[in-house]
Amino acid sequence: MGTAVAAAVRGAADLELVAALDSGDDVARLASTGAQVGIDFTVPAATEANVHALIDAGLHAVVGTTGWTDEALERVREHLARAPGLGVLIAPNFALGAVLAMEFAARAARFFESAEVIELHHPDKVDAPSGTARHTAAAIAAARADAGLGPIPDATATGLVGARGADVDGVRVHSVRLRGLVAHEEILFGNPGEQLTIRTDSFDRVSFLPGVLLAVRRVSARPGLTVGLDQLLDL
Ligand SMILES: NC(=O)C1=CN([C@@H]2O[C@H](COP(=O)(O)OP(=O)(O)OC[C@H]3O[C@@H](n4cnc5c(N)ncnc54)[C@H](OP(=O)(O)O)[C@@H]3O)[C@@H](O)[C@H]2O)C=CC1
Ligand SMILES: O=C(O)C1=N[C@H](C(=O)O)C[C@H](O)C1
Repeated sequence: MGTAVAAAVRGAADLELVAALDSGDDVARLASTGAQVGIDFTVPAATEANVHALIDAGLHAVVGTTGWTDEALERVREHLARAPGLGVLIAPNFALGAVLAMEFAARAARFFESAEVIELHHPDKVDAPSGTARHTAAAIAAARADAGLGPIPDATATGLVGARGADVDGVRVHSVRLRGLVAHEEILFGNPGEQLTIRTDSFDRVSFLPGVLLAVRRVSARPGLTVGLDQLLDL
């Protein structure tokens, strides 16, 4: 993603790529480059430290790296409260189709008794489930709670560990890793006698780039922490 994003910034007439950092490079040196926005696509173990270093260097930040916990997001919020005017946008997915799928899933959730999420990715991905699937499942769970729905029915009492996937706020999430895939997600909703399937497919990493560039252009106008590209779209 770093290579693809750097090329997209270089190709945008209104943006300038002033630096490209790799692991081991010092984020603090960005303070003297004239950079206004830092973009982070790294690894879950590095992203939070990178964001704090970007804020300390006086830059806005756009982050696509996954693995963010509520506690880590809160630490960024607190840091930004001491850096007035700076904005950080963290999005689990910058592809329009994925953003819409998450939105549609959150809207559909209250109408269905059952919901499960299946995410499918390339086998080089280091985290599971995907950030997008976590975000999707959490939004489904929140919508169900708001609507007063109880637990999702599941009579499973015996079997192999892992067979029912991960539990994200009571919603089961299944991760597939398959050579040839890029990034895909299916959200299944069930009621007696019917099913709704919402599916999004990123066949190529170009799908993420317009969303990243949109965030780079808008982040300085949104001081504080913004989570999700949907916050920039008129959904
Ligand atoms: N939000 C979105 O739309 C999208 C999010 N992602 C997420 O973005 C992240 C990156 O994905 P992807 O590019 O496929 O992963 P890759 O594994 O291909 O790339 C990660 C890169 O980060 C580098 N890196 C590791 N630590 C640091 C550090 N401290 N500072 C700078 N660079 C570092 C690695 O370098 P080295 O190899 O030298 O360690 C590597 O080049 C993942 O979390 C992924 O889930 C991906 C696609 C879209
Ligand atoms: O690692 C990836 O490739 C992707 N990561 C993000 C995620 O974990 O949700 C976004 C997209 O699915 C691609």
